[in-house]
Amino acid sequence: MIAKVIVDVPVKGTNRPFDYEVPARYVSWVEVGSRVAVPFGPRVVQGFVVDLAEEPSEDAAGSGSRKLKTVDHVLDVEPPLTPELVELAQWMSRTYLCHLSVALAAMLPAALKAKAERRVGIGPEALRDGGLAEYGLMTTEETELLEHIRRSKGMLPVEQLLERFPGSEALLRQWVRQGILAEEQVLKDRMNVKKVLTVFACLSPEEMLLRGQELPASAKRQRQVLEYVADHPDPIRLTELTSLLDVTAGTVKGLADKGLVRLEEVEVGRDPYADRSFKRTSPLPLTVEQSQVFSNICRAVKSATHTMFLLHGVTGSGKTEVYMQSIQTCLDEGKEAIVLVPEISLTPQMVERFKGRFGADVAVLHSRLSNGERYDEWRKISAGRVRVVIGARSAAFAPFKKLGLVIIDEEHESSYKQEESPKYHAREVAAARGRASGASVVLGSATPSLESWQAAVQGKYKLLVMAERVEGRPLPPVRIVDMRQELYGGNRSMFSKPLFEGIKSRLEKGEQSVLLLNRRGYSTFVMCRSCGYTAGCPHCDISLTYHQTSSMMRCHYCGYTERQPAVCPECGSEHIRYFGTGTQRVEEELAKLFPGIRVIRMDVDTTTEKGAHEKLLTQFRQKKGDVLLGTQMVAKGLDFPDVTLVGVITADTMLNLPDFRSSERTFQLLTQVAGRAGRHHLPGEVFVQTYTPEHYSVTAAGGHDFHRFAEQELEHRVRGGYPPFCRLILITLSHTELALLVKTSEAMVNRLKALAREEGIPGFIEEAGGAQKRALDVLGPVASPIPRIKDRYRFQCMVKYRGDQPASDLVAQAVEAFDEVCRQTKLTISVDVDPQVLM
Ligand SMILES: Nc1ncnc2c1ncn2[C@@H]1O[C@H](COP(=O)(O)OP(=O)(O)OP(=O)(O)O)[C@@H](O)[C@H]1O
Ligand SMILES: [Zn+2]
Ligand SMILES: [Zn+2]
Repeated sequence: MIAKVIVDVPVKGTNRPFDYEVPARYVSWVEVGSRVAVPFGPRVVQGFVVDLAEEPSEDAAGSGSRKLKTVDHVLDVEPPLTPELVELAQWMSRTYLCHLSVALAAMLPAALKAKAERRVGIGPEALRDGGLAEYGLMTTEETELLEHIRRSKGMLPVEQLLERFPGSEALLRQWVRQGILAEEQVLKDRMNVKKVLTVFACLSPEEMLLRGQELPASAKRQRQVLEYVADHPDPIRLTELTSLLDVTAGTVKGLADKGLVRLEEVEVGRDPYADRSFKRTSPLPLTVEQSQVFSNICRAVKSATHTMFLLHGVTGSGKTEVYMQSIQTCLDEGKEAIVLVPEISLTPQMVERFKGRFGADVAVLHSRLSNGERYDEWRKISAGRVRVVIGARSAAFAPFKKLGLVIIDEEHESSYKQEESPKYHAREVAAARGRASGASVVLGSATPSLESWQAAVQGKYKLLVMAERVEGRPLPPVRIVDMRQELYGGNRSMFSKPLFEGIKSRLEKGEQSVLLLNRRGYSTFVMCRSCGYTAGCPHCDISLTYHQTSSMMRCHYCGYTERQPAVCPECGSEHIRYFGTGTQRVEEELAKLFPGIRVIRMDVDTTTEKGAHEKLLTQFRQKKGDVLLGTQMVAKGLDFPDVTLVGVITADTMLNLPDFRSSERTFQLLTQVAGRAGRHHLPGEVFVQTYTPEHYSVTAAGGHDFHRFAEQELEHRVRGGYPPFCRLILITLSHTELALLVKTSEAMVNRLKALAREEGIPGFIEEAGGAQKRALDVLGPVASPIPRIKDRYRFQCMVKYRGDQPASDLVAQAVEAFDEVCRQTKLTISVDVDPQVLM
């Protein structure tokens, strides 16, 4: 049998399967989706089986005159990937122009990345009579090392030997060459399943007691153990048993040697939620709107017809309840379900709601898990021990075999797009899985992305609507406060009069407030007040970020670090300093305005530690804070009954970013954060402070009016020729030499245009005509918004294309044409299909 293997070595020339002979002993074991160790050049590497065949293909590597190489060993008992996922990886590789091995590896937890381990043992020369003598006398150290290897009888990991005999690397190498040592390479996973020694009873309790009495009087301890095990026949961990009875492990091993008990390594899961119990909840009776949505989803799930639903439900309309009941239907059909939520809203509250409904049937995958925990959660899915998974983006790859439903909550979130290769969008991945498996996909949001909205308008997605909050609770009234007026009125504080009064009255009533500072860490740089100089990275065109704990300035892109200057390097002024993050300054001002106020601040500074995010939210829920103050993090998915005020300090900071999605992001953020107020019995109120109160993203958010926003924004997008009316592929080139970079970037654009013309892309017009009329347009090259990172200049070009005909193939061809240039000059080209960030 021949296995077609994608080797996990993502370099040029390996983006295709290689043929390997499967040895007879593995024939029944190797399947599509198996992970195998295969020889590749001088090394043994990890690979994925993507196909099986009887005969090697004609052009296969190693076929013809050369002998086929053989699969070295199989890495897992069960294949970690399913044939469906292998297919999906192929689709990803084509769609997002990434290496197939990168797509395959992205589907597995990091723990399943095997790495080669070198081992040595005694070789033929050392065994030959007088063999060693020929190599002359050895020093004591050398003799000791060789003795150590000889005594261990098997193969020893080189790494382990070097720990014990530091500096012997060269010697080991020499001995391997001389045949004194034999060498082998094996692939080992970085992470192993956690196993503990467990004691099992081998005989019936009666027999055990009998045998206990036969033991000599001196074996008092052993008898004690036997009696205990006879009384408690369930398997028990060795450590637990020894500490319980205060005996040594040796005592128990003695019994095992006599065949009375059995010691075995048993796999234990690292369950991050093991010490938590979740209150079980039952389905709520649905509202009229909820049940309409629910029955639509059920119909698709029951008939296993793949449907893409867009659920537009206002904040607090009870989308989560609909998700859960739909999932229940899916489980009742014997199928499995995936729930995707943005990383940031994968809060304990969200987990609790699903664990509370589905109990041990739920696995949770998020980035705050350790590699080991993540691996164990993943194994629960892979082994079919759970039927629901809730997780961030990568949970879209959960290795379910009977997928029935995928839910994507807050589908508009840009974090569903992965920024590094493979640069996939979870929404598209879910759709592709749905097409392959018949599963339906529900995209839920109070503020759908315009891409999804347009798809619903065109009938590609089925639109479901929930326009009311449950139990007729009103959406909170939003008051837009013009900060220019405040300034004219003499108020220089960052709090307007109405917001100040609002917070004050909440403090008096013992209710809670959420305050949002709409900023993405732009204010953490060091600036000179006299001349405006800001400290920038010498290797990247970006400001350095100030870190308060160490008073160092650091570059986020390359890690360059320097101390904060005492005087301005430009003008010599001493007024150069760090002016505090936005949130810190808001916190200080709050303390000044409301003495004794308890502020819980949630931003990058306060949430770096593991579990910090969770801790702060719990504190807030337990009412240990009057105000929850933070960045974007406070806007998503929180549901606190006593929050009756939401304040946005400055609504428009994002509007000025050079990104065609900036209005959309502003509208989404304002609407989402406004939705945190008055979700339960107490009515809520929202204040949005802004310098551009007339902007439609602000006014539409003020009226909770998605439709008005969408209408206006779509008009802008049509005129500008932006998604959803076209699709984009961003190609970024980078090199240390500007001249070469510019030249190559221009050549790239020309190449793309030529290819489009050659392929006769319908209606491709090079120069004339409006953008909308063109089926494919190549823009650029221009310098990237961040023009230099790590001393490499960056240029970008953009392919805009219309219609359903994907342009990926064309871009792939163009990029391939530059393979040789890239190899020779170390120029890099990266491609981002459907980019979310245009940096
Ligand atoms: N049918 C129902 N009857 C009573 N209460 C309900 C019902 N459905 C949902 N709820 C409650 O309404 C509140 C809001 O629901 P939920 O959090 O699911 O809204 P959502 O649409 O997901 O909101 P958001 O988009 O703001 O996160 C929750 O406290 C939930 O328990
Ligand atoms: Zn200065
Ligand atoms: Zn830098």
